[in-house]
Amino acid sequence: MKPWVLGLTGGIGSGKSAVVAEFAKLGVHWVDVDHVARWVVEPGKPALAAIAERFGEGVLTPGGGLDRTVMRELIFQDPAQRKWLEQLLHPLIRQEALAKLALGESAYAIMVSPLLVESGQHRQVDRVLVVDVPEALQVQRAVSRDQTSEAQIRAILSAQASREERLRHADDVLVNDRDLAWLRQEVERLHNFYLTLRGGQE
Ligand SMILES: CC(C)(COP(=O)(O)OP(=O)(O)OC[C@H]1O[C@@H](n2cnc3c(N)ncnc32)[C@H](O)[C@@H]1O)[C@@H](O)C(=O)NCCC(=O)NCCS
Ligand SMILES: Nc1ncnc2c1ncn2[C@@H]1O[C@H](COP(=O)(O)OP(=O)(O)OP(=O)(O)O)[C@@H](O)[C@H]1O
Repeated sequence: MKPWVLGLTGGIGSGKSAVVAEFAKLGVHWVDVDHVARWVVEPGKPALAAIAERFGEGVLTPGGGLDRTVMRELIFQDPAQRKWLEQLLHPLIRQEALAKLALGESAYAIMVSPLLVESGQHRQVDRVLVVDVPEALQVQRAVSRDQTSEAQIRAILSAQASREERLRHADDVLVNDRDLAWLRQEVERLHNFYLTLRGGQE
């Protein structure tokens, strides 16, 4: 049976992974499209061969995997290359993510996607939860998590929807500008609300 799906989105470093980890502790089935995006380019998969053909062997690690740092630099400084990669990967990612969502047995399932609004997938989920933080905090958290430059994070940010655009499509908003204890409390509140919406169905 098709699950009732909550789309969980937010820009880079907004806290989507931290939020979904709390939902997971409450027993909610979830799929993160960033994880699916890694599986579809594993060594031996056709998508990885297509990427190497277009960009050259320089995008592969000595072990034959995708060199994600090289790829990050390539695609966030060239919108045409990013579009090419998205057109290759997004249909594969969507198909895999839907298959994995269907495997859960909780009252609802969560699809974590940084590009839910950008890809139009907000129209295919039952409800949209946006994790929202002020941009300065988002950049600060992403820089310290990824040990990367602020310029690199800002390049990624500019490839994503603006905060306002994302919030326009939100049914619910979790403002993640406080500590992790606050985040946990907010997740519990939202979870109880979603259970009520689902009429207590397990
Ligand atoms: C460029 C890649 C190899 C960089 O890998 P890396 O391990 O450094 O980052 P990771 O995949 O964990 O992504 C980190 C964050 O970058 C942002 N991001 C990734 N891809 C995109 C994109 N196409 N557009 C805008 N932001 C993106 C998201 O906020 C994401 O959460 C990778 O992000 C990728 O394959 N992107 C293309 C696939 C895609 O669009 N994924 C986004 C979800 S469908
Ligand atoms: N409330 C919070 N207090 C302190 N640190 C936080 C909080 N929420 C998230 N963080 C930290 O901020 C960083 C970014 O959070 P997280 O990785 O969950 O973001 P994300 O939205 O999943 O990012 P991406 O789009 O890159 O996958 C992480 O190091 C995380 O531990």
